[in-house]
Amino acid sequence: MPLQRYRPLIDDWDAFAAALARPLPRVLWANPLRLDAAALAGLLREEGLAPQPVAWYPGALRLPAGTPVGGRWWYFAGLTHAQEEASLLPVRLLDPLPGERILDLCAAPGGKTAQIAMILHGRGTVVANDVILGRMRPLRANLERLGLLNVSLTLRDGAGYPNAAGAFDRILVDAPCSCEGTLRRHDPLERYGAEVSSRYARLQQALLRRAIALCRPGGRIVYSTCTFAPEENEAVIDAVLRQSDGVVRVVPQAVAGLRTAPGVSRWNGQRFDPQVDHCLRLWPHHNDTGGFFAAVLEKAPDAEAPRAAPAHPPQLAAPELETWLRCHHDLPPDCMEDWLPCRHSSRGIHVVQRDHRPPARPEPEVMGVEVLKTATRPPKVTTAGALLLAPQAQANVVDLETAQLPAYFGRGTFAVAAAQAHRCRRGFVIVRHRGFGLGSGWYDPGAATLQSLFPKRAPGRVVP
Ligand SMILES: C[S@@+](CC[C@H](N)C(=O)[O-])C[C@H]1O[C@@H](n2cnc3c(N)ncnc32)[C@H](O)[C@@H]1O
Repeated sequence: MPLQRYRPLIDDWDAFAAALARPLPRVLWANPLRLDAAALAGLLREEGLAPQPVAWYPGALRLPAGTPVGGRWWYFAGLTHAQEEASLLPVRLLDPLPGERILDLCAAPGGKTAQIAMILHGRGTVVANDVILGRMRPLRANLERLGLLNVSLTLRDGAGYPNAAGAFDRILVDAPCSCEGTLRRHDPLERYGAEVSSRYARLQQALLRRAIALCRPGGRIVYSTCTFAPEENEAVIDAVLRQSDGVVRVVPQAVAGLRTAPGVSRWNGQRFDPQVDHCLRLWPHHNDTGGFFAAVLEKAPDAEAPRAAPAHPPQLAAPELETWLRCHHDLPPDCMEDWLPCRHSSRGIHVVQRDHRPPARPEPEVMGVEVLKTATRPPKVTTAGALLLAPQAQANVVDLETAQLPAYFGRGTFAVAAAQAHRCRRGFVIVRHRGFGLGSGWYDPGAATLQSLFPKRAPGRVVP
């Protein structure tokens, strides 16, 4: 077993091996833009689940291993996001604050981006970058489902991320790694081992060096991996400390309610900089989680500042938004006042939060969330738009009963009672359940039916 090489690092090998053999508990966090953790816990209990609070992470709830969450209505409605407990740590350490400019350098599929954007309550500027286009789709789908309008996506090699992007207050480098810490979720071990780890280490160092260069003086960088290999963890921190000539230091951290172990100080005859003691390791048997490594670096306040970047002016006139969304769904006048239409493609209109300041370069691939499809006549509110607007819509909106959810998520056409359809004309409607948006549909008052327009490719789409 390739992990045997870590025996000297582990306090209780049998407990470690036993933890790896057990399935992993599920963890959900409540999306505060839609509800709080107590309300989410209530919904879960109604379904016979037994959520327990995660002591060290406010708003997170733990469920027994194997609990399915993907196909539940509350998941589609963006009330929650599922994230492995250990992987909550890096953003907890990043500690993003309102008004700061945050870069997530290796962001896809976006669990931590969503966590950052949600901690900022959907305001301000989060730039989420990844190098693989295909991994952008789940990242985007998560942001749309959760209604996060403070994120722009860029597609760049993080090791060459342009200076033109300007200085960031906090940067997360959740680096590509050999993923040994995710063994409780995934099986194969073939790609693990010292040689594989050494190959990752070169890229990891380059990503971390770039992050340090892009961080403002006095700013914070969190480097994290989900692997045990010291080559990808302490050795990367050690190398970067040596190269950075005092520009960064490792800041000690403690997280109340979470058992962490210090960084490894020697490995394979190499003795690391004493600051690596301040790194945090999560061993699976200590908290019944996956494995993780995180280091918090602070850039010296007197370090050279990166060039400031002009903010990208995303503003755009989009009268369709006003006339179609407000009139068609009879929305209150202030309901879109924090939104800025920022991109009008051939297909639709995107909105961002009014205070969002994405970089001019690299030009974002995606800004905010697409809310209105304008290629159809009449225009149609997107699923993400329906999720955002549903609580306030007073016209052309249909409230579903629990018994109708399987037909809706199964993309069927089904009968709806007159009392469920609020001021509905024939055509596109927003679909809700218990006041939360699920998506859109096509209402036919003559036949008293609703045709589901729930997306074929919604993440985790299964009939509840
Ligand atoms: C550990 S995953 C990130 C997980 C993500 N932070 C999350 O919470 O969902 C590492 C990511 O780094 C990306 N990556 C690999 N090489 C990269 C590079 N040179 N620049 C930027 N991203 C890179 C991968 O595509 C992958 O999505």
